[in-house]
Amino acid sequence: MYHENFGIQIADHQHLKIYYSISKIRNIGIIAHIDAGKTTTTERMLYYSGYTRRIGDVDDGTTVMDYLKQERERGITITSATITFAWRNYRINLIDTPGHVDFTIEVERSIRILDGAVTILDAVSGVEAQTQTVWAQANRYNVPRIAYVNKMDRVGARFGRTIREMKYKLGTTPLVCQIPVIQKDNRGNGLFCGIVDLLDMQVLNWNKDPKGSVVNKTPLTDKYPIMGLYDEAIKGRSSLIEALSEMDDNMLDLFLSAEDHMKISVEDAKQALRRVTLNGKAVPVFCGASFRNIGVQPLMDAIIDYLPSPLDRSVPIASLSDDESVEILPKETEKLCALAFKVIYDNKRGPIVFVRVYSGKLDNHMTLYNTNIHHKERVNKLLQMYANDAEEISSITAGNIGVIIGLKETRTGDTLIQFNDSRKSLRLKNIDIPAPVFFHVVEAAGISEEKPLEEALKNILREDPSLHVHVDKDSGQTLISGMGELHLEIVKDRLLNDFKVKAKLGKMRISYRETVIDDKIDHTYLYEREIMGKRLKAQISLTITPIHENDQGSFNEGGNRIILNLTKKTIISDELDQSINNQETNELIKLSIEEISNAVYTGMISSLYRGPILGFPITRLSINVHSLRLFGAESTKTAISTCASQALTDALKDRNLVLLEPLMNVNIDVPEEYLGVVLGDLTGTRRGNVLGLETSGNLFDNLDNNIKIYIPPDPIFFSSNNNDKIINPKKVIHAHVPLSTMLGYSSSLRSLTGGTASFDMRLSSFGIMSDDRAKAVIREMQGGF
Ligand SMILES: Nc1nc2c(ncn2[C@@H]2O[C@H](COP(=O)(O)OP(=O)(O)OP(=O)(O)O)[C@@H](O)[C@H]2O)c(=O)[nH]1
Repeated sequence: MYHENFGIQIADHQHLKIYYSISKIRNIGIIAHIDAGKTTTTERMLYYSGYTRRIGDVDDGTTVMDYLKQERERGITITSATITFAWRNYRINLIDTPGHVDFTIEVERSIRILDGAVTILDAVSGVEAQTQTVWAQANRYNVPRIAYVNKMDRVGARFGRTIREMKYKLGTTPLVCQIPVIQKDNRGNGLFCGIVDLLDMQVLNWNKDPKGSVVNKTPLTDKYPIMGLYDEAIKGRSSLIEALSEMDDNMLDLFLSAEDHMKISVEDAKQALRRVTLNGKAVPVFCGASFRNIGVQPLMDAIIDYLPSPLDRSVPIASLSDDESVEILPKETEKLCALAFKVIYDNKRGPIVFVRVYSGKLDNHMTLYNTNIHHKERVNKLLQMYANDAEEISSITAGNIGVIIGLKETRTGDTLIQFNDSRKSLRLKNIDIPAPVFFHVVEAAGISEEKPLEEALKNILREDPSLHVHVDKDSGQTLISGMGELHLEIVKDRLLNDFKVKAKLGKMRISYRETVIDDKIDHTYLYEREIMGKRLKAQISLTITPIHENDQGSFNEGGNRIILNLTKKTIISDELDQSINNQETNELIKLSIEEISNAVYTGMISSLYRGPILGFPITRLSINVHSLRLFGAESTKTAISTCASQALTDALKDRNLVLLEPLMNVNIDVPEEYLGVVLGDLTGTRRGNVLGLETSGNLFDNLDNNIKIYIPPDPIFFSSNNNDKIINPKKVIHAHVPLSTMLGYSSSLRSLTGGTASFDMRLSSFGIMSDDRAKAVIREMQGGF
């Protein structure tokens, strides 16, 4: 079949139609620093597995994986496209994840549904700031990993140094399973030309076919023409077996009886390596140059050999209520439980919902129940996705990933069960989404465009829960807020070009926050109004206290804590004398406690969206509603909700209000010679507060003798062409910096350091602004949004 969009030929998927038992499934993600080579490596995997008949090229924009238009234009991966292919009779469901700092939530969303991951590192730049962030995310979800050191063909590639950095910067135990074969070319430069597999002691090269389809294997002996290679490989294998013996009792027994590292069989070594990888004790490391078609097939073998099947993972726990949970067993015979981990709006097919089925079997045309929004949904079609190509299937079984067409309301992150299942509140754990820090005003170009804009925004929100859309009730303006500059730029592009909505977007601005710093505010508010001949009345009493910056407790919307102490006792009906017993009082209140609480909560939230200073969201308030007075039929849900909203606004009037600004946790990897200039810039106009400085260059003296890891030497001649900035160890700066001074930082850092530094940033907290800063922001905002 010829793929019209990208000129990519798609092979038949017949081999994937076979039934794969759950132990033969690998749900795998590729996580890495931007530009490490995820897409290039994936394209090779698809080619070698027979899925494509041509290798896609990132630089030409012909890759299967980066199928969204923006991705192809920008050459970066922004959406986790999933793709299924077979290798050695195993089914690999591969999820591509973005590498840009603006998409960390997207990464996290994919990581939670993975069983294992391949971390791709760039052999020249080693472990960078972003790799550390993604690594920490994978740690949070206990995802077993293997590592692939790519770009071994580049000048300045350092396999050994990258292994060291894995140990010290990522805090892991890297186990070297391959060493690179490097030959001197006639100009004395190092040429990466193959790999030694330390398990079976074979030399692998890819010389027979320019596309690298054929892997040549020759046994490594002491006669091998590259001096020292055999001895180095013996050293590598021995160290690997020793390290495995330290971590795995089974291997220790084998080693003690064999008494020779070289006598341990490949199969025994593989099994031990699998065990230590699955329990997170170590990370097997491989190397290659995907762009030169070197090293990809052994990496695919490693995915099968060392990464877990759904059966090898700990069973996910879903909650039924605040204090009741159930185990979701990975069995087809169990009741259905699936997670919608991604929703994409497709112009032709409508919303497509990617699901991971954790237990049971999801059949075509099944009626489902979405337990997050309490909505009945119907499956119209089930698909297996091959990047942008899809095939209809009849069911998705436990452990597998697939796509549902026909769901009307389901959003990214929702749990789906079968409609007739009684566990209507069953929910798989959702991820924590940080507060949005940028926003745009969006306006339809005319009245006729309002509906399409609303529809498009609704679909974009279903795709991406880290976006917020809010209509400001005073100005009537629609505000879209998100996590980063690029994040919102992509949304804008999607709105205008994919959804073809005619809309105007205002300047991108920072989303500041507002709060009060008074110790305690006690307030009672009576709401009384006549609307269209109908009287509305309710009264609320609340206490507001500020939440301290270091408070680690749980929060509701926007970093606030809303405590509703509404019971039969605290809800007072004004129609009765309070001495009458509660049973009778409650009968006079026509609404249930739950309906009343919801109305109060909704009212509070709407008021928290817009602070009194500049209309920014209010944060860091603990609001305790301790009583509510109702007035019979006049106290409708609307009356209660409006009363709650106005009570809060009224309570904050004329108080000690302050503006807060987003403070970012920034990590910068910078070569020592640029340290001064980067620090000067950071602490000067950017108002950064440096928290610490690490010397990653001390790696060479720092080896901890307790854990013996093997670090292959980096050949000296391999760097003859190299410049110092690559060899010099880097420093890592940790700082707190206001977001407002970090706009466009990537390009400033690039020009300050000649492109040798990298950085990563995440929201740390919202900090109180100085009076001068606050005045400047107020002046800037006076022109309106
Ligand atoms: N020399 C060399 N270049 C490579 C290799 N692998 C990838 N590249 C190049 O590195 C650049 C980035 O590769 P990608 O595959 O787009 O990297 P990525 O990690 O998918 O990047 P994002 O999607 O932006 O996160 C491209 O220009 C590739 O051609 C390699 O093995 N050797």
